[in-house]
Amino acid sequence: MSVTYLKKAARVSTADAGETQKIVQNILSEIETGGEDAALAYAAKFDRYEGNIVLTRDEIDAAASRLSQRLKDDIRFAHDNVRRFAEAQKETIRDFQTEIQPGLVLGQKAIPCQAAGCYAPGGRYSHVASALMTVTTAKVAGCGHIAVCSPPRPGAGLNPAIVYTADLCGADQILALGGVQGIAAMAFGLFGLPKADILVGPGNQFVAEAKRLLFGRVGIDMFAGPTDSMILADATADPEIVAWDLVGQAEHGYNSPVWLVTDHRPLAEKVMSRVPELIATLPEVNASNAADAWRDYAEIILCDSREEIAATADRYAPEHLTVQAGELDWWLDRLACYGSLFLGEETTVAFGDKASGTNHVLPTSGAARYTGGLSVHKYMKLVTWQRATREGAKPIAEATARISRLEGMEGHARTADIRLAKYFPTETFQLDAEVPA
Ligand SMILES: NC(=O)C1=CN([C@@H]2O[C@H](COP(=O)(O)OP(=O)(O)OC[C@H]3O[C@@H](n4cnc5c(N)ncnc54)[C@H](O)[C@@H]3O)[C@@H](O)[C@H]2O)C=CC1
Ligand SMILES: O=C(O)[C@@H](O)CS(=O)(=O)O
Ligand SMILES: [Zn+2]
Repeated sequence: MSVTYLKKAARVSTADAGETQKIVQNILSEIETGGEDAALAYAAKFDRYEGNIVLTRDEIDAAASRLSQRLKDDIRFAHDNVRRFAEAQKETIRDFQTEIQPGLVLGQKAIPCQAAGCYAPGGRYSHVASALMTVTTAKVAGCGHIAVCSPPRPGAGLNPAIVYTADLCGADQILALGGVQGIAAMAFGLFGLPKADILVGPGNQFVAEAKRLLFGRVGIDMFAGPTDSMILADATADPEIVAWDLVGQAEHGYNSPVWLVTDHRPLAEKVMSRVPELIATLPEVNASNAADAWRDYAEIILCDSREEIAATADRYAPEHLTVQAGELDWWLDRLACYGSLFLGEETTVAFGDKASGTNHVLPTSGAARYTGGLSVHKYMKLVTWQRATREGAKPIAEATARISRLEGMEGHARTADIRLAKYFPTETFQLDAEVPA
């Protein structure tokens, strides 16, 4: 088994994580102390925006009136798919109760978080689809209040399509506030928002770090930072489509890695020479993002076998994983670490990003080793409950008293003792700890 890098990344996307952490911690502290004024100062500094923050109903309606009917129809089409997939997901979580032993009933209940804070990025591109993904899932989950923050454009405010989408999907409040200041406003409850119970949504390294630092005080969906994408391809793959699919995701930003893993050297070489040509055909900003990402972060990896390709994919744990190879069921069965999987040439990451219905808020930077992407489940607290009859409580109380004493937790033991004494006054129990030899 051998893995050959035909192209190796000069940088890894976590390289400046320490510096980002310092910057973000500082901004969060200032906003926590300085409140709305500090948040407004950062909006002016980073986004050159001094307009209204919380959109009024008139502003929301005015945004909708600026969109064409075709765009609204497209957003509604995508919303319908995302909503129906989220509803199907919700069906997979159920409340239940079970009599685990006679007289002792245990249960599980799924309770939605009350206040959800959704972030829709908007620095480089206007991520309309992120508003769709975050707000729709929060609504289906049943969150009581849904806030959306997104960065305003200098002097112009929010992109009207983001406003229309957030409103359509069920947002209660929409704020023209981006970056760390937007995340802070939702977490700390500024501008009339309730303090968020959970913060969700993707964003650049500053947004992702702000969520990470706030985690604990508030729930988060996951670390969803700069996008990364991997394609697994064999000799059956179409090099032109593989090349476009890499370029399509590299345009996200200068720090968005794309990786090709293949066992077919001619495909690798063809793709490697074709990508720069395709990047050159993009509009200027997109081309510049993709060219930087390709130069610094992209890799092309040659493997000996499909098993080795799959093992490489699991090691990287990419956010998006595409397979353009034979026997798609083998790959579906074998692959274990990815945010979302795209099987076959007939689908592609952009479909999932915008309209097919799976969520596009996904784990990045290897977080797919331990979590999936945004789903209804992320907003739901799976809590448990129990109830017992006196007879049902008896063996539990005996075991509890003895285990607690063994641990040295006498107070715990007494809460069991007192029940046994009250419910079974004529019986004697052996409740001493048996200290291990
Ligand atoms: N993982 C996922 O599921 C997804 C990830 N993404 C990622 O989201 C990101 C979007 O990034 P952007 O376009 O930048 O939009 P963004 O909305 O995440 O960030 C823009 C904000 O960054 C802040 N900012 C800019 N420079 C700063 C600095 N030097 N210090 C502190 N704050 C600063 C500003 O406040 C601005 O409002 C991309 O990296 C993209 O790959 C996008 C969609 C889905
Ligand atoms: O990381 C992602 O999921 C993004 O690719 C989604 S989007 O293309 O920015 O909508
Ligand atoms: Zn994308």
